[in-house]
Amino acid sequence: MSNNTPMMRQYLEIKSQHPDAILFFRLGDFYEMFMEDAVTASRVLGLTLTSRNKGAVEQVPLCGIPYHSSQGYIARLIDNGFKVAICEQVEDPKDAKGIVKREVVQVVTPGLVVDSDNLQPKENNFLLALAVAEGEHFGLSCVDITTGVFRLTECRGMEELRSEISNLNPREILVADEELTATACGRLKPLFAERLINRLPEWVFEPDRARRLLLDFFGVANLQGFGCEHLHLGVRAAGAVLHYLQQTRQGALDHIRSLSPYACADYLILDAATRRNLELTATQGDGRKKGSLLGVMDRTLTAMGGRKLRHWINYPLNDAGQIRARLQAVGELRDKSMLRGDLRESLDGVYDLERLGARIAMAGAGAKDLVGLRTSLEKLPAILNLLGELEAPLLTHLAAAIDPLEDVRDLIAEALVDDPPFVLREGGLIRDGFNAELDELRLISREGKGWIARLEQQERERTGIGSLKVRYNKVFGYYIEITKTHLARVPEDYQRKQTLVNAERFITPALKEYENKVLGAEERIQALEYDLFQEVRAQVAVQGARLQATADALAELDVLLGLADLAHEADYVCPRIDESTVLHIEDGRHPVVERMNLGERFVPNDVLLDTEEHQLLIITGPNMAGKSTFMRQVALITLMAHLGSFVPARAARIGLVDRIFTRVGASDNLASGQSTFMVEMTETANILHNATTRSLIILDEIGRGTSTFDGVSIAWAVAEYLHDHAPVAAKTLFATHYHELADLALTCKRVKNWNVAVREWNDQVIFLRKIVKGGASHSYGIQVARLAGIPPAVVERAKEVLRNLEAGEFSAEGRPALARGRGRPQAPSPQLSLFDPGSDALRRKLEDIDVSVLTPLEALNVLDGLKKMV
Ligand SMILES: Nc1ncnc2c1ncn2[C@@H]1O[C@H](COP(=O)(O)OP(=O)(O)OP(=O)(O)O)[C@@H](O)[C@H]1O
Repeated sequence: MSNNTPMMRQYLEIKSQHPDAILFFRLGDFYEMFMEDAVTASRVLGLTLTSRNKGAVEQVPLCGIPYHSSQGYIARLIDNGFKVAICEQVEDPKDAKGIVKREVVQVVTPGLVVDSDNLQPKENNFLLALAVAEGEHFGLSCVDITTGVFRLTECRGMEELRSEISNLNPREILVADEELTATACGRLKPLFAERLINRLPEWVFEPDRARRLLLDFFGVANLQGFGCEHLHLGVRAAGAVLHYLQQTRQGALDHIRSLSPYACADYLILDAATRRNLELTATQGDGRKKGSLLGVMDRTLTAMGGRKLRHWINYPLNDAGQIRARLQAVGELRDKSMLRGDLRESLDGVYDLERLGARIAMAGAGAKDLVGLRTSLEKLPAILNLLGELEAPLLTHLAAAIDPLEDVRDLIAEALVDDPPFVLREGGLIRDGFNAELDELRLISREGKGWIARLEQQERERTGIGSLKVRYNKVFGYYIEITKTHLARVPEDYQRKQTLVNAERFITPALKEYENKVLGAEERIQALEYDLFQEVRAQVAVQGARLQATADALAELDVLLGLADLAHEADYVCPRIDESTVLHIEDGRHPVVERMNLGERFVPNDVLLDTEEHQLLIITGPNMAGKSTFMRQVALITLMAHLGSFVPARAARIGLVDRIFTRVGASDNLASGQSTFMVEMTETANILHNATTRSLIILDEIGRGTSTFDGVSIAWAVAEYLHDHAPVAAKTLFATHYHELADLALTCKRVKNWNVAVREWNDQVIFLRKIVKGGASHSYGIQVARLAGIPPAVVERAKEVLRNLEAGEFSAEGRPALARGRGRPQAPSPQLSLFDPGSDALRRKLEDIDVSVLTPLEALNVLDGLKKMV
């Protein structure tokens, strides 16, 4: 095929507008790709590359895929990071010269993760735009394509930005091209790992343009109504998001109805490392929900409730009033078990109204979706009745926000049958009685079918052929089939249409006349049903805002019910929230570990942290004793309280916390070119720079990633800094195997020592899991190594080395000198000397001295000589 054909000219024109997308060009039942698109597609999808030669000047590579299987191919391209622009025939297919016109109807990009079945956006399709200004000031705007939730915020500093990006977890980030190359943004690169970066021209982020675009889109005179007029950077980012969506979604944006600003400071801040370390929504090992805090807390019944709980965990509140309102609601629901059970029963089976609403607005919802909406809405009166019996202000507020949408429910009930087919164009969607024209057509169709059945009987009698049949196929429509043995009796007026091996097929003028009537009516029925369905869907779409508000309230109710259920079943207690800086947990438990049923009863522990006496707790104890579990449980209980949940404890007083920092375990970030120790130090630096009086810090074995002396020194200095850096005095839990750190309490008055108790019995350690006052003296690492299955020979040798080290500690250079002395560690052999050869000479000289015969002056001279030797 030449690149000078009308189609290629069309292709090149569209390609010039979408240079970074692979164009899927609709040709009848196929999508074709041309030129470099074909080359890429054939490489990624394993398709055969061809080129057609019709005497053309230049050959064009091309490859094609059938329309019916295209969605899987498109999804694969998207998964591989490509963008696809789908070009379909337009309504009025031919231009003046009779050439079929095509245009882009949809651009699918990796940010808009699509379902391979229907190319509809999948869950959590966050597309994020980032606007950058001087002084590490960032504007962020993100949209969830599936729900139409469009938000913006601003943040300062790399840490806040990192936290926000990890929290939103967008697949695609839009940035101005120039900003990406600027030096400040060089530091952003690790943040962008594994996400698709889409560079847009600078003008897309231009403030006036962005603002104007938003005003036009929402049809408002200013952005004050959304409360974001003053967020200039955020507005720039929001304008870029909207620009990009308009380019790629081709107008399917009706479900985006507002823009909501939020401030990072409105929430308890959790940075990316903390979210990962505390395994809030996924485990560190396999990234699954099971085994995470969300896994334990999620008792929601609806998909929208599940999403809301995830959001609450990622964005815990930091306003005491709002937290107490949630706790009060959870408390009432927990206490009223019967009512809670009834409410949960009513809520069970309610569809994901949030996404359904968005699909309806985008005209992507099918008849089954609308029927699902109707059955969900039918449950609302019962839910509202039950809510009427509750008193907590938040629950009353939710009841007021739930709109039963009776008009929508009745409209769908009147219009659609209870079990419509998936395929809209097949008909069978609309109820009898909904539309007079449809009823009439159905009558004709039904009568026609009856007539055809009667005709069969009539013709059998007329011809005397008992086996005569009236049949139908797509090629001939209705026909009469007669087996060969009866052909002699075929009447004159039968017209032969087809000869088969055993039979012949005929039509008659009367049959064809009726057929036209019946089939005409059926075609009309299908078209009319489709139109009527679209009308109903459009009428429901108009009520989208009411539907979204109801969905939001139901989701919140679902979360509160789930939290109440959990509180009841797992014996949680209502935390006391106040504005103090005290954290006091009595008999606290780790919400996840206590449920893991590891064959060991979970031992509860107390903790008291404040800014006066108990600011920094040094926690020592053997390996495997439970230090990390204890510290994590304090962080998790604090976080659970902030999101409005009851907590696993006997009692808890939680003074508001502004941030939770954690530095736990080893995590390489090789992708960003950082070693394990470097990551550890970077995270520690972040904590030291950003902690406030209200922060909670969890430090697990700081400094273990380097040599022992360096590690102890760093750990000591970090702890001292956190203590001395008044007036910050951030509450800190500091677990360590450096028992020397216990001495900090001698000079730092807000430092206290605790350890996780163990008992030694027959060379075995018994873990008591109880936090007790004071520092630990042993790490019992070797015993734990034996428990882990280290070969006995290695364990024995380790004990031997340990004994010698304990006797001599370190060489003058700080090395464990006994490492050289295998075999006879305790023999007084020169090989095992704790001193170096130079020191041996010193020792010999010392041994030679007879103190009893030396005068004081001689003694001084000898001393001087020894000093010189040193
Ligand atoms: N309070 C507890 N009650 C019951 N089991 C516990 C408790 N705390 C911890 N455990 C169990 O002990 C295991 C080890 O705990 P953890 O990892 O907290 O020890 P650690 O002291 O931090 O060890 P290391 O110093 O080796 O990192 C946990 O996986 C858990 O199964």
